[in-house]
Amino acid sequence: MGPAKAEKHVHGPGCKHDHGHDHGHDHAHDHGHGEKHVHGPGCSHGHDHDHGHGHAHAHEHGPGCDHDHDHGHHHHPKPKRIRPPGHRPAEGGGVALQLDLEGALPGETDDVGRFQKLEAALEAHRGVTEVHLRRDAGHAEVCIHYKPEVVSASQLLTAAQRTGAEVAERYKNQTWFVRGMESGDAATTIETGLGKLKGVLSASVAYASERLVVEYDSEEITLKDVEAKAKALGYALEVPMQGHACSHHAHGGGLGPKLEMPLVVVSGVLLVAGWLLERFTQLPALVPTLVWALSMATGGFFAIRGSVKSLFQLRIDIETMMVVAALGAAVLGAWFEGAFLLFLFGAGHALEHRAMDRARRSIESLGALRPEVARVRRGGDVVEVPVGEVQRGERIVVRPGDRVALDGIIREGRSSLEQAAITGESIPVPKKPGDEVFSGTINCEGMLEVEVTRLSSESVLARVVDMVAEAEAQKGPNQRFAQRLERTVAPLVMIGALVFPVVLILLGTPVKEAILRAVALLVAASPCALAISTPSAVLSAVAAAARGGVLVKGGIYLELLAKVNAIAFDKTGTLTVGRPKLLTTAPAEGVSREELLGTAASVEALSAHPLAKAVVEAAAEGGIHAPAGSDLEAIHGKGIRAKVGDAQVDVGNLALFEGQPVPADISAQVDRLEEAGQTTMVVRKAGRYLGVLGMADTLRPGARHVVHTLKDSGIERTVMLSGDNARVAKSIAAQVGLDEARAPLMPADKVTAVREMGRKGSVAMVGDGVNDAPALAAAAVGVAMGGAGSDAALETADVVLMSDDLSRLPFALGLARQATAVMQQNLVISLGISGILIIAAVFGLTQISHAVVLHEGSTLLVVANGLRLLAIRPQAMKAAPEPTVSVKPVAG
Ligand SMILES: Nc1ncnc2c1ncn2[C@@H]1O[C@H](COP(=O)(O)OP(=O)(O)OP(=O)(O)O)[C@@H](O)[C@H]1O
Ligand SMILES: [Zn+2]
Repeated sequence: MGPAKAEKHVHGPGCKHDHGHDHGHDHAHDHGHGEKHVHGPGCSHGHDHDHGHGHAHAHEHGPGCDHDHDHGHHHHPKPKRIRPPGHRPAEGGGVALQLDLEGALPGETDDVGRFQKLEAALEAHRGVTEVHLRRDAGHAEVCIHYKPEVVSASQLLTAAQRTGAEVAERYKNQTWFVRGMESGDAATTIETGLGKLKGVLSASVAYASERLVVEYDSEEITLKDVEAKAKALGYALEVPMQGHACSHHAHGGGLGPKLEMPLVVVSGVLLVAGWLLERFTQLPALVPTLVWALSMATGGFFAIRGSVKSLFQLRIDIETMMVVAALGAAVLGAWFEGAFLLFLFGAGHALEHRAMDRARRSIESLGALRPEVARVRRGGDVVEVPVGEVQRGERIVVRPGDRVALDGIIREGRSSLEQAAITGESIPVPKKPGDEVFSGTINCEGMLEVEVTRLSSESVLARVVDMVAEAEAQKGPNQRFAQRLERTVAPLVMIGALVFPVVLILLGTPVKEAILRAVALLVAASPCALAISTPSAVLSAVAAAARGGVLVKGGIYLELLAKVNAIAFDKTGTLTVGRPKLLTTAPAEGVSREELLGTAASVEALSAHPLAKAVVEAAAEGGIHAPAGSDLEAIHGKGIRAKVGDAQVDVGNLALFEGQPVPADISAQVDRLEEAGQTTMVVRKAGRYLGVLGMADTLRPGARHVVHTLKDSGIERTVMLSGDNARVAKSIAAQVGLDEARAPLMPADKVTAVREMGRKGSVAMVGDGVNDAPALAAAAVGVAMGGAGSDAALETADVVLMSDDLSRLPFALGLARQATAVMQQNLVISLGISGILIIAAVFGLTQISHAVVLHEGSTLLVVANGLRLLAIRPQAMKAAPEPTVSVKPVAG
């Protein structure tokens, strides 16, 4: 399967994009893809649908689903590609993404099967509403309709690649640090502004971690264009160093954060000075007024700068509202009030930025655990080299007590390593030659020589830090709600503040009082607290999770995980250790043990399945010669087939031999072993049944306790989905205390099972990310274990338990629930206080100064409430002693 290979098929610079015309006015949806549809009843596409049905949402954004290909067909050879929607969909609407495919091998006729596989995988993906497929001469296309709030284009591309589809390299995503965001509504401004650019698939801002993630079509738009647009909006973008959560000059560059506090202090001093001058001296009123004006200028420095910026773009944001309010007060002679407002606004924001910095630093500190230099063996010497310059394949030396500088494999030496940086576990893990070590972990005992396998920027730790820093950009329902509300609130408040005093004056209120009330209203209703209410919670929660060894890839997964009431578990590698051992060799009449095991091992040596390893190991241990096999064919969920010499060998469960007469003694043996809880493999060579092998895996220590804890915490349904035989599955499910076991399931059945469970509740699927990626993608939340050791787990899942420790699952769940609760509390606090203040302001029951204090107070309160989550740690799980062997051996 070739995501890697795929890149070679990408069209080069010479390849002109023939869909460049404005898709927007051209959705001639009449190519009648109805007749070419391969998908099932869910498809509502007629032949000349005018977008009135299933497609309707796609055409809210119209061009996204441009099914008119006539203009493109003369253009060959055609590259594989996914065509992006021509412009942004409306919020909550769907988006369509189009994947143009040409046969992997020109002239290959098996396309239909390949497409069906692709289509099945995509349709099973959460967030995908519809997939349709059509083929023309030499060119086929898949149109994917999806909900951008549930799944991102990149995730769909990854899912497509997993089926062997070749996805063009032109679709990329890029992350930047955003500089110049003074308040949370900047996120909305940037997202809307960039989202309008042609070629931008999605633009998402993580306000708290100051990041912007853009998915874009590199043929339609360049990074420079995006940067230029952001600049036009008033924000500077900066490409981050990998593995760093903070901007390299976040704490020094420009007029930013460094100046914030000093200016606020100056403003406060001037504010008090003005008051003292007015109160206790006989100086003309002009003097304190001037002092207060200066106080306004200093305290409101950033606000004024921001509002001038937005004024030029005819935008209204929080800063504008505050500055207008302050000026309004000043104009009426209430200089003290005006200065007090801007001083508190400045102070509130400076404090907010400081507090959020704490959360950012706690992510940054993970990355900071990576040493800056490595001791590299070069020639006969060991030299210190900056980690960025060390290449793959070089050998580094790690002394006891040192942190490992780069990811690699131990070539010499034994030791134990404390891997808390990655897995959150402080107990050292023993390691020997051949084992993997990670940058950032501590070598506790012996001297190690490590072969570097990843560049510093690609290390697991660097990737985790990046993913955590970007997590906030994948927004969940609460995050979206806050943002949407805030986007509508600001303009409404402005209008209200204009209309309100006019009404008051018409009703006979004195002009001055009317305006002061309007100012109070402006302050009361500006959505500062709302804007920071969810970012503070999400950033803190993902940071706390990361420190506990759980990578949460998006704020949305916190919210989804909090809602989960059913969990599906994969068996092998999840509930069991994933290292089955051969327990029984049952040769048929007249067959030797050597022949049975040797034949099986010849074939299994070609397979990477855990069961295969057990067979190969057992043969090697028994000193059994296994001639090399060839021409491996894996039959998913059933077994494998290969050639040994000239003979065809089949190894697998009974399903592999379905429809063929299996000798009675073989099936009796299978029965007997399964009865004893073993996984069986029938071996047949050149049509002759050689016998049966029985093997068993070990339960994961603590699995039972974890399942119990999950149930206690309110998970209503726990189900095992297994490819193994029903008896083994049931036995293991019973041992760990699951409600149900479903087996034997083919990989596609696991997806169906997850979807079915999803109709009754909200499902998390827990697996290893290797064989069960489609099931993980189908669940509301896909959780993979063992992220540190497996790229598949790290890349495919939504939530990754970095260690192989199931007990992190209840931790993740608990954290997600708390984070969601905090988000909701914050929404209530921010909306509640705003609401009360608005009413008070309308009825003239509050002074400006009180409104300002409460307003800034509520902002700081939601920030503090969010930061509480930073302190959550995984509970030390008492690993209760449990039976670890799940089967009784059976005499061969
Ligand atoms: N390499 C193989 N050799 C022999 N049998 C195999 C092989 N691969 C799969 N099988 C058979 O197919 C069954 C299902 O395999 P599959 O990979 O779908 O599930 P699994 O990963 O073993 O178990 P689970 O789904 O519970 O994690 C196995 O139990 C085995 O009987
Ligand atoms: Zn369509």
